[in-house]
Amino acid sequence: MHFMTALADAWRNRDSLLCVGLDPDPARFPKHLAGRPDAIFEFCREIVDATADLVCAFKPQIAYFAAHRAEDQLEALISHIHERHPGTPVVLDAKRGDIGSTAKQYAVEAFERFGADAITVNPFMGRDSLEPYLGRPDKGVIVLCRTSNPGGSDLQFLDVGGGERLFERVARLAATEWNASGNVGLVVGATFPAEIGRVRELTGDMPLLVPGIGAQGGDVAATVRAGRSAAGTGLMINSSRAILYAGSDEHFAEAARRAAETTRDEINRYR
Ligand SMILES: O=C(O)c1cc(=O)[nH]c(=O)n1[C@@H]1O[C@H](COP(=O)(O)O)[C@@H](O)[C@H]1O
Repeated sequence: MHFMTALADAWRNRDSLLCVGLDPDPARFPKHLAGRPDAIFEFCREIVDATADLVCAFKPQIAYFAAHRAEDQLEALISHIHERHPGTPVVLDAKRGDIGSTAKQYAVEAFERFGADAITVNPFMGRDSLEPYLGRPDKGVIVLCRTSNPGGSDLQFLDVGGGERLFERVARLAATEWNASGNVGLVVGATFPAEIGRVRELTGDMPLLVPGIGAQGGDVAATVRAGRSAAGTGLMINSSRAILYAGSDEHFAEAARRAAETTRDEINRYR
């Protein structure tokens, strides 16, 4: 199914704008998983099974798997999500950006090897570096625009001419030239609600992936008010650590569910 269709269905059917980020850190796993060769898969599988009905998407971060030589566990996890929780889009957070020929390989990795429905990409190298992803109309291409980290302003706030800031240029290109297949979304951090509002103004109903609530302290109310689309959707609001590590014992998945439910409800209050 087309990523954008799956996402719209998930927003409606689950009544949720929450995206649970899968950033598995073995140092923070409950003790009973220690030493298991499949600990990363098992940890994430329990989180996924406990929260799937509460989310509009899952976002595994590839570094947390690759750092532990666990790409096979990432593959198994995404297969598990598709088999057991069909209709739940998976955004592979890889923030790729390279020349076209290399980007082609990254696209095969994300969409064929891992079976992701969407990928995060870095637009710094320009249009041709995005083509291999943009040319897959069934897949979502989620472009970094105004990131949640403090250093995001170093470049993203530069005036690129006529008072237009770099993140605004990215938003404008993403909503026009780059979006011929209607498969583009943008990343805008919850730590910058004013810029979420600006990006919403520039992009109509385009889906925005918004990380930065929870562990990074972003304001949920301000995020939703600034970023919701006319239909009261348009957002994948990501929380990773605040949900994954809500509990630290063998009941961690139940604790994660409670945290996800509370977060989903808080988001829904402001839609
Ligand atoms: O693309 C992202 O997902 C992303 C963009 C951004 O601007 N800021 C950001 O934190 N992220 C990712 O979102 C997740 C945030 O995790 P928590 O701070 O634990 O909720 C991490 O996987 C980050 O890599």
